[in-house]
Amino acid sequence: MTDKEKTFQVKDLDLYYGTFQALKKINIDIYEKDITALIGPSGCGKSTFLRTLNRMNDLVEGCRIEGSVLFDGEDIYDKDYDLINLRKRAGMVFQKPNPFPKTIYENITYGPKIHGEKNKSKLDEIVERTLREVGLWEEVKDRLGKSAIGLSGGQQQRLCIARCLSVEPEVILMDEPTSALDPVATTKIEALIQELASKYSIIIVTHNMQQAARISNRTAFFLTGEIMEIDDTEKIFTNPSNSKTEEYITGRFG
Ligand SMILES: Nc1ncnc2c1ncn2[C@@H]1O[C@H](COP(=O)(O)OP(=O)(O)OP(=O)(O)O)[C@@H](O)[C@H]1O
Repeated sequence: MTDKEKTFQVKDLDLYYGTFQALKKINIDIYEKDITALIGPSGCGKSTFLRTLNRMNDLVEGCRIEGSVLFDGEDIYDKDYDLINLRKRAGMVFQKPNPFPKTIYENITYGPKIHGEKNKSKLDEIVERTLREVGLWEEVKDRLGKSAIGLSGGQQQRLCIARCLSVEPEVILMDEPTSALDPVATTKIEALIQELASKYSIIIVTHNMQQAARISNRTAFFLTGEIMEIDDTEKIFTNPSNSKTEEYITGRFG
């Protein structure tokens, strides 16, 4: 059990792409400053679920949901909910590092500028703070005016995390953030994720069960659009309650 605050409370969430139901009666609470891993075989709805938490699915034509997603107690699917603020509070990091084809400095200041920050010394501060937070400052402080595309894959992903942090989110949604990276870059990002969990709630989709076991403290196992089991990560990987979870984590399918 945990005495942490609930960041998200998802209740009876169904999601349809046209007539296809991709999520079925999802019920899950996500706690502040936890690292929650979403695992399960390909196509079971992990990314779809992640995207419901900052309404990225709104961009998909024919996508509709039923049920509710409460963020800090407020339903984000309410028609009056402030979407721009939602995307600021719940930032996203994708599978493939996707820096803008702009300078390192501009990548980080893009979000704060959109949210109205114009003061150059404030922007400088944000750049240094976030690059330090992701452990990239020493590596790039002399080339802030150079293109972000010149960075290595692992550096690009850390830059994308810094870009996400630049608008001071509360939650970071990560969709397989290391799957395009080599083992060394992966290790660095995993360590970074664990550090970030002291300040942010993190929800991470991963295909890599060792990764889920290494870095998360709660794990949800998805199968064909349903959550089969959610529990402390240690319990899921040592003594799962559901036989399907056991079959999956022992590699019998997926
Ligand atoms: N935009 C879309 N339109 C229609 N169907 C979609 C769309 N996006 C996903 N789906 C379908 O919804 C189901 C869940 O997909 P989703 O990408 O969420 O699964 P996943 O568990 O994240 O898979 P993977 O691990 O392979 O990334 C799949 O059957 C997929 O084909």
